[in-house]
Amino acid sequence: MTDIPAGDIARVGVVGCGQMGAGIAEVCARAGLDVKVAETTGEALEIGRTRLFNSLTKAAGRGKISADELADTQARLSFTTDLGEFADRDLVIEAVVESEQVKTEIFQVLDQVVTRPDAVLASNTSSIPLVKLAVATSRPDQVIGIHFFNPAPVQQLVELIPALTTSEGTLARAQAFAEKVLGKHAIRAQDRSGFVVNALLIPYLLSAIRMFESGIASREDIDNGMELGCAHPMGPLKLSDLIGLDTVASVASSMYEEYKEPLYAAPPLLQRMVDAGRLGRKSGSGFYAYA
Ligand SMILES: CC(=O)CC(=O)SCCNC(=O)CCNC(=O)[C@H](O)C(C)(C)COP(=O)(O)OP(=O)(O)OC[C@H]1O[C@@H](n2cnc3c(N)ncnc32)[C@H](O)[C@@H]1OP(=O)(O)O
Ligand SMILES: NC(=O)C1=CN([C@@H]2O[C@H](COP(=O)(O)OP(=O)(O)OC[C@H]3O[C@@H](n4cnc5c(N)ncnc54)[C@H](OP(=O)(O)O)[C@@H]3O)[C@@H](O)[C@H]2O)C=CC1
Repeated sequence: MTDIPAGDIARVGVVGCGQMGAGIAEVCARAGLDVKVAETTGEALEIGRTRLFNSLTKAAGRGKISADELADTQARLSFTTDLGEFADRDLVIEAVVESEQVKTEIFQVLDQVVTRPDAVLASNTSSIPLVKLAVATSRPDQVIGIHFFNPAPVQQLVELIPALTTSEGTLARAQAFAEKVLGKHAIRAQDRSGFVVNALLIPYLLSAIRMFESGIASREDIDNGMELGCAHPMGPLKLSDLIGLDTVASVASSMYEEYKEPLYAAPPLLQRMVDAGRLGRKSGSGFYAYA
């Protein structure tokens, strides 16, 4: 693959400032990039900005960045509710809710507003086929999956997912961005729902939920089993709560739609918890309660 200098991406836009959007914006700003973050409403923007700035302040408190770096990083971040302000972005990373319809609409808007002819339009989707987002734009060769892991400032991995339409040049620029600019480890996957990591992880999380639902073991014993028996940093029910049960359910649904394999079918308990608003850490309760 051609070695394209990473320096050609200086201005980044992030759509959505939930847990992943905020984390991705933090990683990009800490890497020295000019980052603009968009949310749908002023209220959501304020919540997202607070989440991001709290994380940066925590990083400074733990000595990961100096006081000067904290101030510089904050100064590189700007916030808007108007995607029209993304006109000059070299790269936009979409990180909104895991819904094909919502993401498609956002890609259609980005296609209209981003004026740089060589801009890369990326999605952080966990499971939605990239080609569907690519063909919603007039530049399907410039659309790619750049998939970060939660928490984005901590996890080293990024998956790169070119759609059938994505050009080699776009893939090369995304790879240079992930590795050289952000210092992440990039792996590549074909555009199949779940890519590499979620194709392996989601059936495991769903199995744990089925095991809990069937009463084979308590939630603590399931989680302790994998933490203490296999040295996982978190057991599967805690991890599902971290990801967000709505996201786990949506990812499972995309994967089931793609493969029609029972191992991707969401257990009834998962959907009931989502319907009840028990989404995990972000809503204050899931398999566990959070203060
Ligand atoms: C669904 C998808 O599409 C794909 C996915 O992302 S799947 C989910 C992938 N993620 C995982 O599997 C997470 C597994 N869990 C872990 O890695 C760890 O439990 C964890 C990093 C979340 C927390 O680690 P921990 O040791 O229990 O807690 P803690 O001591 O507070 O944190 C460890 C470090 O991470 C940092 N950290 C934790 N959460 C953080 C966050 N949200 N943002 C930034 N930094 C964070 C802490 O500051 C700490 O850093 P130092 O050691 O340098 O001080
Ligand atoms: N959670 C995880 O562990 C990981 C998630 N991902 C992927 O990242 C993406 C975001 O997930 P995550 O950050 O966890 O989710 P969150 O629920 O934390 O955030 C979702 C974001 O989407 C926005 N949003 C919701 N509905 C709409 C809409 N109709 N139009 C525009 N924006 C909307 C929300 O804004 P508002 O607050 O205004 O509703 C919020 O900013 C998903 O595609 C997910 O699959 C990828 C890797 C890991």
